Amino acid sequence: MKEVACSLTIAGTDPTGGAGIQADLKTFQELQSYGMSVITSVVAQNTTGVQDIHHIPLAMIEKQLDSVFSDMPVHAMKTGMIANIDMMQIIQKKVSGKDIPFIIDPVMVATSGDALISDDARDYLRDHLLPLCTVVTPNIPEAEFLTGMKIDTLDTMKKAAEKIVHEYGAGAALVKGGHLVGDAVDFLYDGNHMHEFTASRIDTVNTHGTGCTYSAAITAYVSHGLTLYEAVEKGKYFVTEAIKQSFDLGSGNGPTNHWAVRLV
Ligand SMILES: Nc1ncnc2c1ncn2[C@@H]1O[C@H](COP(=O)(O)OP(=O)(O)O)[C@@H](O)[C@H]1O
Ligand SMILES: Cc1ncc(COP(=O)(O)OP(=O)(O)O)c(N)n1
Repeated sequence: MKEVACSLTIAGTDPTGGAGIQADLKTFQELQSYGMSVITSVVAQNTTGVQDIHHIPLAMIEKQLDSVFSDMPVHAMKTGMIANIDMMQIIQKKVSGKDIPFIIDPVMVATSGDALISDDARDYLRDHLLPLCTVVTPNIPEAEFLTGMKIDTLDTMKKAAEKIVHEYGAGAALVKGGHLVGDAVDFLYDGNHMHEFTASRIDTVNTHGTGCTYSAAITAYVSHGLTLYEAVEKGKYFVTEAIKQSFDLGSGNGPTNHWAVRLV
């Protein structure tokens, strides 16, 4: 029997395939990790914004989680859009105590500016889910919310990463600099060491789903047994190439290209 690495995403959808569950599954597939998904919300969205959101009933989210965990191996898991506290509590209950690397992409707002989770859910995520995770991957606005800090320099990014680990109990924090100007610099702080990952900024509007793709790539690499540092290093390369070779699809922020890199 063939051994296979398995990754799970718990997130919302994007019918245009650029972000959310669809981006996660494409990334898992490209990185040869068997992809599984639990859907939290069905989102009508495209490259221009969010048109509507339908939340999956709580009992159905719980049943999907049970379907996966009762039957399938999960070598790494990630969350994306979790719209409200009730959903977070179910996920918290189901992932607590599991010895599975857990990547949180603390999705709050889409590139278009549309809110994807409620205000009180943002607090709940910080206070109750962060202590469970192996790593959390905020962009600048998400890191600003989590820490209450103004983040506009590389130095404040590093301070935010330290605060997320030491004050909120995340296993590690990857603060992403896509929303700053200049090079695309991310910092990974694991409680002891600060690591920097830098790529040249690509001049494109096609950045829809970059955070989903990056966190899914990290999840897939971790499912293969790579260390967090190795997974972030390779994930950064994967997302950079996916942006570099992105598609001019739609009339807004186009999607990244998940075929851009094929390596494990
Ligand atoms: N224009 C760009 N050129 C190169 N890398 C980018 C660009 N925009 C974002 N990135 C990188 O893509 C990843 C996703 O970051 P970011 O855009 O900050 O997150 P999110 O998609 O969650 O808002 C990070 O590694 C970031 O540095
Ligand atoms: C269902 C869903 N989840 C997450 C996002 C946001 O994705 P992200 O990768 O942060 O990309 P941007 O939309 O910020 O470019 C989403 N839009 N939909």
